[in-house]
Amino acid sequence: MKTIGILTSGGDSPGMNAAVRAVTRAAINRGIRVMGIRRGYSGLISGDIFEMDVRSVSDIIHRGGTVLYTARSEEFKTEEGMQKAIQTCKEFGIEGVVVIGGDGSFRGASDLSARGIPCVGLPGTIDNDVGCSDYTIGFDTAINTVIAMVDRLRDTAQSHDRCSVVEVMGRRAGYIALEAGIAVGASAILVPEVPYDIENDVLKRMEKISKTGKKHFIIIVAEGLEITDKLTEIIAERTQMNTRSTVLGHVQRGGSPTGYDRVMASRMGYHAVELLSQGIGNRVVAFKDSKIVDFDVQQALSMHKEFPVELYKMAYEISI
Ligand SMILES: Nc1ncnc2c1ncn2[C@@H]1O[C@H](COP(=O)(O)OP(=O)(O)OP(=O)(O)O)[C@@H](O)[C@H]1O
Ligand SMILES: O=P(O)(O)OC[C@H]1O[C@](O)(CO)[C@@H](O)[C@@H]1O
Ligand SMILES: [Mg+2]
Repeated sequence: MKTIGILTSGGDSPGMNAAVRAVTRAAINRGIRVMGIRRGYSGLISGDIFEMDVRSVSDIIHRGGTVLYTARSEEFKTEEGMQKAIQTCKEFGIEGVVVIGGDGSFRGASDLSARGIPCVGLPGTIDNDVGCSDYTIGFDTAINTVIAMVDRLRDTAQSHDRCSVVEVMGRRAGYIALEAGIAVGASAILVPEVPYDIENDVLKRMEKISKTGKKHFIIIVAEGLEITDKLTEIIAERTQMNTRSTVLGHVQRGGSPTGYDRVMASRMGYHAVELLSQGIGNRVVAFKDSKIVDFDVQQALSMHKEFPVELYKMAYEISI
């Protein structure tokens, strides 16, 4: 392979830049030209593409967001859009593409691979909701951002004897809620993957914990449940506690990536180039059982990861 393209697609995540850097440098080291594609599949359709060199990716390893910009492209999902993208690849001599994004982006990568442009996907999303991988680039930074924000909320909740209900991102998944919830010692964590009962898992629990002298509470709710406002009302009404809710929102997507995200993004980016340089495409790079591996895209998309219910139970036992 003489020329590859690289793009970031879907929601940005901290560490995407570290992956872009690793892909660019590993490819150039192997004598492969690298084309940066701006704004995901939209840039592949419109030809918003530039050649990268080793210095194009200087000073980005520590930056959040993505220097390649990102987008969601409806046009790319149509056959016409796909054909335009293939035409662009031909014009720029792009023989393979590294796609950094989530499951939606991998579906696009699979479609492109099936039409003769081998693609390798890297899991880049704060949600950690990619079935084939135990970890996704940006998840670690997002958890640490949530922890930093909730630590601040705890200061004020504690000072006022309040209950703080905090909604975190994750789309339909509860990984951010679970891990951040454990790390901040939340009194209750509500996620889409585990059935819950507000009466027992929140209200009675708060009542019981109050009896041991606790006067402030942190409750973490995954956005996918869409219950934050209602839950806040119920807690306020039933416990008579001064209760406030905070939706953390897009702050969770930004910020300088943690060391873990930088190292993992570098390893995954390097692995993607090892595959493409051998002409291997239609793969998704993953972190499984502490190893960097890769899967066929269709297999990757059909894989389901078990939610760590044992961690959830542990959190309930120790946050009392
Ligand atoms: N079924 C599909 N076929 C072809 N392309 C697709 C398909 N699904 C998604 N894509 C492309 O991938 C882009 C990104 O997908 P999506 O918005 O689902 O985000 P994602 O990659 O899953 O990331 P995140 O969920 O973290 O935001 C879409 O805008 C579209 O261009
Ligand atoms: O940036 P947007 O389009 O508001 O999307 C928000 C969604 O993207 C994510 O931040 C990443 O997939 C989700 O956690 C969230 O639900
Ligand atoms: Mg997705």
